[in-house]
Amino acid sequence: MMYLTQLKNSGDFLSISRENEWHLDPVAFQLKNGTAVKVIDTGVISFEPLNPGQKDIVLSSAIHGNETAPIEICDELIQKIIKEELTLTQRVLFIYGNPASINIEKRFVEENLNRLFSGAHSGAPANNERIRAAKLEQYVSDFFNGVTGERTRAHYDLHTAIRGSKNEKFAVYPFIGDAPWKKEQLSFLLACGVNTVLMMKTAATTFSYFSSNQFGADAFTIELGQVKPFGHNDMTRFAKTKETLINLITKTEVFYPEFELNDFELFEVNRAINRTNEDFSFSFGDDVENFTGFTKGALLAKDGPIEYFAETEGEAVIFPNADVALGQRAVLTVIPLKDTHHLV
Ligand SMILES: O=C(O)CCC(=O)N[C@@H](CCC(=O)O)C(=O)O
Ligand SMILES: [Zn+2]
Repeated sequence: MMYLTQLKNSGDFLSISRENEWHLDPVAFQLKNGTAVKVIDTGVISFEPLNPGQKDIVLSSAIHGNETAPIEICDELIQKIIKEELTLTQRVLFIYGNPASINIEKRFVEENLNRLFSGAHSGAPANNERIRAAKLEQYVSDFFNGVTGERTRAHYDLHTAIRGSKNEKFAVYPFIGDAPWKKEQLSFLLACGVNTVLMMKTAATTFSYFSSNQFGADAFTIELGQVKPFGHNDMTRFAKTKETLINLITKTEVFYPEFELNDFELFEVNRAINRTNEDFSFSFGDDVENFTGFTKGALLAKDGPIEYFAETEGEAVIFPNADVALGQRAVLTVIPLKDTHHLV
């Protein structure tokens, strides 16, 4: 295999993936410490220690190619695992979602990968991102199904946001129906430096929803800061996240401080506003940060002839983006979580 020596010597799976944008021939080998390494495709590599603990962990980044900080974190972890500077106790699948979009320093090439899961990739003419989404679904499925017995499944899909944010780090808890939200997962997020969580109320075509819904994984989209080009991230801001992820994959068990509701800011989605017209605009500028609240009745957005006004005092905007494709979510609005009893 052409790249195998390079991978074993440098551990630099990121560069190899970037050099092979949409396909890489699979290969498997073993580290001296017994960990089995499987390159599954470009951007997709799994590690299985000799006697794995009971967690199956998926760590994904570069679902959006310009969100570099999570890519740098995963690059460091992968290099350290291959160089045996870190010894795993758990099975881990790393995914760089869209290597071609990393190379062009854009969110995506043709289509937003994070709207193509749970089957949304089929139905329209195929493009590279649709094909990739279908393959990623298969790889995650193979990973979770590749082991039997009592397992705990997790998928942390790491992103950075386009805008600044009043709450720098936050997570999206995908819709899990009537199931309770898990305090232990929120405590893990807090250990990562994430104290703000949005509870979704409907199904989605995101990667984290896919793993949550199809495999019962504890899955989150985690926003670690603001989008920056490679070399411009202040990595000290990600130290807690990195340390917590390292503990997760190298320890048999991790204990987090006891859950305290007061440590968190929990929100629920009030609504999603979709762009349905070419002529779509917000009433506010690009410098308005995520979690900015509006007074009741204030104009939020205009979608052609439709005007959207804040429905409640303090209704706050998340991910406002007037450039999304027609039919897609242009902004989410959130309000403080009303019922916090649904936590176990
Ligand atoms: O800042 C933005 O506008 C987008 C940041 C981002 O990529 N967020 C994810 C959230 C996915 C989710 O809702 O779980 C996305 O939009 O795909
Ligand atoms: Zn993203």
